[in-house]
Amino acid sequence: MSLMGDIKVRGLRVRFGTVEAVRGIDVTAYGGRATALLGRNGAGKSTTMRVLAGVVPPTAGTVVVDGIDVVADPLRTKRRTGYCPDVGGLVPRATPWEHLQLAARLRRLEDWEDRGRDLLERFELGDAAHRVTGGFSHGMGRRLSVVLAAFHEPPVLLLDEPFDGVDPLGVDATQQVIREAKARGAAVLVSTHLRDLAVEACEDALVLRGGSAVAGMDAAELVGEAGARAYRSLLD
Ligand SMILES: Nc1ncnc2c1ncn2[C@@H]1O[C@H](COP(=O)(O)OP(=O)(O)OP(=O)(O)O)[C@@H](O)[C@H]1O
Repeated sequence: MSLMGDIKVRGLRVRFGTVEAVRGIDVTAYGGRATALLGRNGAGKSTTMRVLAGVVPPTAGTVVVDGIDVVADPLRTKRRTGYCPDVGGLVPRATPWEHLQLAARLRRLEDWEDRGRDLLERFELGDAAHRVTGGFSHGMGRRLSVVLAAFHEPPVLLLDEPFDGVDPLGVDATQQVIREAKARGAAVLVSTHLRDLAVEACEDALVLRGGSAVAGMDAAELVGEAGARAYRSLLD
């Protein structure tokens, strides 16, 4: 039985010109659980996330997100997902509040103001709600990107490097958003280099190397020193 938010990727390939960024990977993720995408720089994590978000088309393979084929219906995919991209995504001349207004209009949300205000407060962006994002620090931009991804409570939450350069309070707020998404049955995918935070957030883990999936495991297997050794052995 397929639950809300399930992700099913089979034989995904993505080629950019002569570069094969993703070389035939399978990903299965379930509603109510979080999966960590791990791997070194260039392993194919962000490309996989972009395909799931409906931003980059797959070269080959099937990609079904919350029951929707991303190739057949990228627009509906975008509606069902909340995506925090690894870079970019923010309009430098717009404020956080204007980003929320735009997101609410695009997604036809009603009565969103209290939730928007609450999320900004929790991510300590309340005081910056009416400042343009062009002047934001890297960590502030990351925090706002997580807010925007989670804002409409999507059945699939895709967070690409959400912890990168984020301070401990921002990390806690992000972990809380992940817990809430799981509690309402969403599937969460977290791409990160930070093994300890991945383990805290996720039940499942998938390690990519050179565009291929080299191992899938319980995230608990990556805990502590033994987990660090196991992880390193998969990277070489
Ligand atoms: N738009 C693009 N055009 C050309 N090559 C690309 C493009 N996007 C990604 N690549 C290449 O695809 C490969 C996988 O990149 P990707 O960004 O998916 O890796 P990643 O695992 O997210 O890495 P990082 O941890 O550094 O973010 C890399 O070799 C990268 O240079």
